[in-house]
Amino acid sequence: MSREQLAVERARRAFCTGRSKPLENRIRQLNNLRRFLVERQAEIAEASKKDLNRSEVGIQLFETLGLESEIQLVIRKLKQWAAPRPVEKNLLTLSDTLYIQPEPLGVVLVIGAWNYPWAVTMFPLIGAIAAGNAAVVKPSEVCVHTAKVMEELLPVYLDKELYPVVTGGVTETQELLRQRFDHIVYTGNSMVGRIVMEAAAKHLTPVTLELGGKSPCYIDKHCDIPVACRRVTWGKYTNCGQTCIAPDYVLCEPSIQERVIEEMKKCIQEFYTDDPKSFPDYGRIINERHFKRVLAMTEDSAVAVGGDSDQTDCYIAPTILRDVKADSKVMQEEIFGPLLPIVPVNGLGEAISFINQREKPLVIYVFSTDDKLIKRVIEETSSGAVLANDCLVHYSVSSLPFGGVGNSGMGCYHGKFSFDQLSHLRSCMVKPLKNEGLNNMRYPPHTLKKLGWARFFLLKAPDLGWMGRMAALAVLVAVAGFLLHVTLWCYESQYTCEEPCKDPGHWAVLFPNCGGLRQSPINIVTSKVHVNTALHPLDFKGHDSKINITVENLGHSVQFVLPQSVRLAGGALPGNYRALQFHLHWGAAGGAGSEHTIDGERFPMELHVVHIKEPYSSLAEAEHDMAGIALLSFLFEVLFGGAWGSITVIGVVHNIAHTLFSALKSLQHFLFTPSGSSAEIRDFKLSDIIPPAENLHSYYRYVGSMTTPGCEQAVAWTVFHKTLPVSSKQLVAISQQCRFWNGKPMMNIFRPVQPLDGRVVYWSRARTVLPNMIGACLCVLCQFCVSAWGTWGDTSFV
Ligand SMILES: NC(=O)c1ccc[n+]([C@@H]2O[C@H](COP(=O)([O-])OP(=O)(O)OC[C@H]3O[C@@H](n4cnc5c(N)ncnc54)[C@H](O)[C@@H]3O)[C@@H](O)[C@H]2O)c1
Ligand SMILES: CCCCCCCCCC=O
Repeated sequence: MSREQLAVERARRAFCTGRSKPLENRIRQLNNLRRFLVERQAEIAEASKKDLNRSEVGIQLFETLGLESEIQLVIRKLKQWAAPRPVEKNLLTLSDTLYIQPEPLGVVLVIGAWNYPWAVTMFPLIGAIAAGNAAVVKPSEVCVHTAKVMEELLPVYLDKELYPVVTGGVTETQELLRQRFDHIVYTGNSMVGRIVMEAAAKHLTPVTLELGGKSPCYIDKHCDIPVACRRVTWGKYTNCGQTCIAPDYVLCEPSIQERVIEEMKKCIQEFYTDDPKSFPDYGRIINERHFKRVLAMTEDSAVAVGGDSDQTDCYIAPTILRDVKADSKVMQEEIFGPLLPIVPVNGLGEAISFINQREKPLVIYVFSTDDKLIKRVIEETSSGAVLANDCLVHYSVSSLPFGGVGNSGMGCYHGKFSFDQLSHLRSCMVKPLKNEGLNNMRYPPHTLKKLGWARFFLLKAPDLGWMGRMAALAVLVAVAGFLLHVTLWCYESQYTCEEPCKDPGHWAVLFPNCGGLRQSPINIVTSKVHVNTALHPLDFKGHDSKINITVENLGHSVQFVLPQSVRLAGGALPGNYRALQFHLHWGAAGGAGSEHTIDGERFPMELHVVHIKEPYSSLAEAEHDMAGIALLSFLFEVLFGGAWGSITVIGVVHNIAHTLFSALKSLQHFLFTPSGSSAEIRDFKLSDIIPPAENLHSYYRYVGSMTTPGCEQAVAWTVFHKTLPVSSKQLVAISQQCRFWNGKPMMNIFRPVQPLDGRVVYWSRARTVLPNMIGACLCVLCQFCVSAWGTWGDTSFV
């Protein structure tokens, strides 16, 4: 087994232990890498001096500082990046859980180039560690001393099995490329890029190729030419022009060429003195082969500045070439050396077509004070990046993806882009097993009607612009509600042959809970109730406060949405509850319409106040707790001649808000109809319709379910003995004024009573106080559990 094979196998085995995955482990390794960069600065600098003639300050400025800052950023953001990412839902996925879960890919191979040996290997390594991968690092053999520091010292700081360094040249790299990786990040020239991609294809391994090419720089005549030239000079001659994103050549109008040359000449003197050769911050060509290659490029062009060279020292002076032709040698390949050709063009149009006739560059530079001109360059060209009015610095912006396009590379990295590039962004969709009816449109037989619905769901919503989507959201939610709850389930009174739907006898087909053994409503047989002295009066909170409530017509019922401030406790309920909404059930034309019946008697109307246990924030959450929902039920009785205003009942004055009634009037239509779909009642007090708790000590308690689909069996029911008054006139009006989703009068909106199935109904009549509240809860709930749930001790279930 070769050394390379061994390193990869070890890394794979280490990855399979799972130790690269915990976030704290990733952060520990990243901190160690940061420590390495700081503590081993001397060794890093010494190697860079030997390999690249770079000063200690230079190596920090251009490489290690950026790495430290990248590590800092990753450590700060990792938890956020690695967390599940919720995604947008549409009407079809409203009730699903949708998110993206980034997961590690496996073992990553990082192949580095020599010109910025630390940056091009460590940036991808940071990304690989952050994403939870193992990584094999292969530094460039050209920087022999740097590669040695990496090989010897990195294992002192990092997990050496997860992140081995493999040194060597072409042979070793090719042996590595024969191994199976889960991602390869290669930095170097395009020719080798093709070799890497070919090798990766054998294992279907994805690649990130960070290549090079000729990055053009357009200098507009309407710009601050001295500043532009200063920045271009810095970008070009840094690292002796051996920078992947160095401005390769300048395009400008002939009228400013001489000025540009003069300004750049001044900058060269300012940066590197009259004698760059002996100036410590001016670099050398990496080797003799490249020295000869670069020098040969000057042969058929006119030297305007510089031009000196010394083969023994691989020195080529900062050089500017004037009036360079498109077919000259220097314009045939990436220069990667200190030559700056100036190619005269007649304006921006010509510059753009010059750029577009060539391979897509890693970056396009443009210098101008004209924003429109800059925008035109961005719009009419393509490149890995565009940087206006500066050079190189976009590399250090971690919020921008760094990478090429076409011949300059594929994929990108830096900051979160590295994390994403080296993660698998896994789609996660968790659907509930309920709401099966919504799927009907995709099941055979395939009918035109089903196609119509599919068309609506898939095509109509995406047609809307952002604003339109927001404005239509309420309508869309209602449509979803309509499809989920109306077309799929309905009351008997809604069923027609034209609009078939599942009536209460068939709810269980779509909503299995509805066929469960603890369903509501029930008939309460008063002679069979068990008196339970632990059932103390409830404790209402916020019932006296003025609140604003929204009334909504949901198409099969009308609901009044309550604010969080309305709360409920006591009454032997196992916790504190907050109100969600209240709604009414009624009959037809003043006839009977309550859901619960007492000794077989159906009442004209029933009010349900729905509460969920704290800290749940929705019914969906609460339904998994066996007592997650508390429902208060008030039965109505017709008081002949009484107005729905102030009525005296058993000594208590109830101001049964006529505002409630007016709201219902204004709410004739289902939400789907834009007008009249919802209304607000301001300054409403629940105590206007519900008597104070101390007058409600007589009630029935049993465990049951919601009375509409999905019939969640998580309800502690409290059915009050005391009735509320309603006038017969109002009863008639209410069923005529509120409309089902299909426009028909909303009547008989109650579910038939359900079998008791062995459950016990308790009555609070006798009020002997138990020693404490816990005792009370235990007493009542234990009886519930023994008789019905059999799961005492659970706090939630699925
Ligand atoms: N886009 C970027 O981020 C970026 C950064 C730095 C350099 N570059 C580009 O890289 C180029 C300079 O680098 P280079 O290519 O001279 O670096 P290089 O010679 O160091 O080669 C890069 C890597 O490829 C390996 N390699 C070389 N020949 C190989 C072969 N035949 N088979 C397999 N592996 C092989 C080397 O071992 C090395 O690790 C320039 O074009 C420059 O623009 C791009
Ligand atoms: C502050 C500017 C930093 C520039 C570093 C450039 C590194 C480029 C890597 C490719 O060669």
